[in-house]
Amino acid sequence: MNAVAPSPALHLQKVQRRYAQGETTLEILRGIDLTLWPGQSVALIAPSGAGKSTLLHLAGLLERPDGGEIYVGDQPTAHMDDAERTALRRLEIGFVYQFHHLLPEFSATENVMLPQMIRGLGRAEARRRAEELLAFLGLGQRLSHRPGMLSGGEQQRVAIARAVANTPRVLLADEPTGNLDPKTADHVFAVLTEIVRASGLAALVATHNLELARRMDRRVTLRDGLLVELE
Ligand SMILES: Nc1ncnc2c1ncn2[C@@H]1O[C@H](COP(=O)(O)OP(=O)(O)OP(=O)(O)O)[C@@H](O)[C@H]1O
Repeated sequence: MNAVAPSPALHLQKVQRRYAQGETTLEILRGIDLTLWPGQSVALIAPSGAGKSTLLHLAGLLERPDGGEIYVGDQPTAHMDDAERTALRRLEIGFVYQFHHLLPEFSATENVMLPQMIRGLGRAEARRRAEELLAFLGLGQRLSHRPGMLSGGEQQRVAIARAVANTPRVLLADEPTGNLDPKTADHVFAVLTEIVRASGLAALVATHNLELARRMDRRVTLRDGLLVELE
């Protein structure tokens, strides 16, 4: 009997993005090919303005490409309308940003419960899962703290818990440790890679931190609008 080949978690095929600027057109992405496999962490390292955020927005179905196709799991997305893209994003994609964007009036646990309840999970089950996840991330003693009562590193760990609360297939992170001191960045990063391995999701992380990038499974860059694998 043949084993079924696993699907990539995310597959970008010849993805293009351009922006009109006055008379001219800025060709930011000229045909990106990228495959992320489940359980794999990939660092995206490129100079400012190269198109890292653009690539993450496209991969997260927040923007539409001007050409090419984006598969989430084995689902092509180019033909989808906005409602279908939103539904797929909620189910399959988690985001972590440089600034945590947690809701200040809610506790750590509630911040992690919310996306699960939006998805339709009951309150008790959402709470149970949020507490379990926060404990896994070393925040078992901080469950009822509001973001303002947490350190920067703790806030970012809550943001990671929120991003993975719905067990997405793909985690997209834009400079997740860019706002943290080196030691805290190191810790948050370790937690991030641990959860990628433990949960089998695939992570694409834009970072300027080469030391942290070296600890990920792969490193890629953007060169002249194309994606290039680094050693
Ligand atoms: N909506 C837009 N309209 C016009 N140009 C845009 C738009 N969004 C991005 N750009 C341009 O596209 C290029 C890539 O932007 P992007 O934000 O993806 O870069 P980046 O690699 O994430 O940079 P940084 O590391 O500084 O965040 C930049 O030159 C930017 O000015």
